[in-house]
Amino acid sequence: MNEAVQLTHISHIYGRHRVLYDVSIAIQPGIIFGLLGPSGSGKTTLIKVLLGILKPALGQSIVMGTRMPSLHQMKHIGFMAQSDALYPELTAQENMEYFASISGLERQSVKMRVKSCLETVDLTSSAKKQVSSFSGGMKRRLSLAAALVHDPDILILDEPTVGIDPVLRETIWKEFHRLTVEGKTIIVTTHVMDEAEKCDQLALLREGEVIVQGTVEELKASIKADSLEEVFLHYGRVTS
Ligand SMILES: Nc1ncnc2c1ncn2[C@@H]1O[C@H](COP(=O)(O)OP(=O)(O)OP(=O)(O)O)[C@@H](O)[C@H]1O
Repeated sequence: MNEAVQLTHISHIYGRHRVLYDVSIAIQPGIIFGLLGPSGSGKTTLIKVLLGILKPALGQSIVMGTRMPSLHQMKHIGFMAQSDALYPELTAQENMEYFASISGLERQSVKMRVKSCLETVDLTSSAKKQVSSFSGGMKRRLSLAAALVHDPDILILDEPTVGIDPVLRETIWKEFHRLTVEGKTIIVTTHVMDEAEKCDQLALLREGEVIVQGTVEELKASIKADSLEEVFLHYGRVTS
């Protein structure tokens, strides 16, 4: 078994509300895996279980052979949550240096990694500005740079490009593809169809269940659809 991530029979409830039901997903290394699903379908909850932040009622999450939660394994994971966890009183550069230091990155690599990740998200010219003066999109980009700074093997991104303009979004996706060529694994949640199209593999969640998994082409072929949007609408409607 050399999956980057293996989620096995995950179920979870909040109070009486069933949020995840018997979710099993295996993610191979070196691909972009998309978790697609309408709002409230359980994507963020599944990410939290994957990371070991949330203990599921049933099932387990194994990341690179280690059962989560594992502090050691977290060093090899970059995580960008839906809400930005930045220090507004610090500059972008200071935020990056802080995240680099807590991620265990070697001191001599910090400067180079901070510079390169700020370049990736087009924030070099704002590196010395206080984050409190940033727009929503700039904060999102900085959060992405912070998730990348320690050069993680697995990158988990919860709606990474919300609030980011189409041109920069394209650049960021190119960077994701470059990272997979290096052997990194990227897991993104999205409900943006043109982003889902760029994923190597997808799982479609609805009301906490995986409805269908496969490549974009496999998903389209499953219902003879021309577009992923049709697939999304079809499976969103179907009740089993
Ligand atoms: N801490 C919590 N306590 C109770 N219910 C919760 C909690 N967190 C999430 N939920 C509920 O669990 C369900 C799944 O939420 P989750 O955030 O995982 O969905 P999502 O697919 O990520 O949605 P979105 O695309 O809007 O971010 C929702 O009905 C949500 O209201």
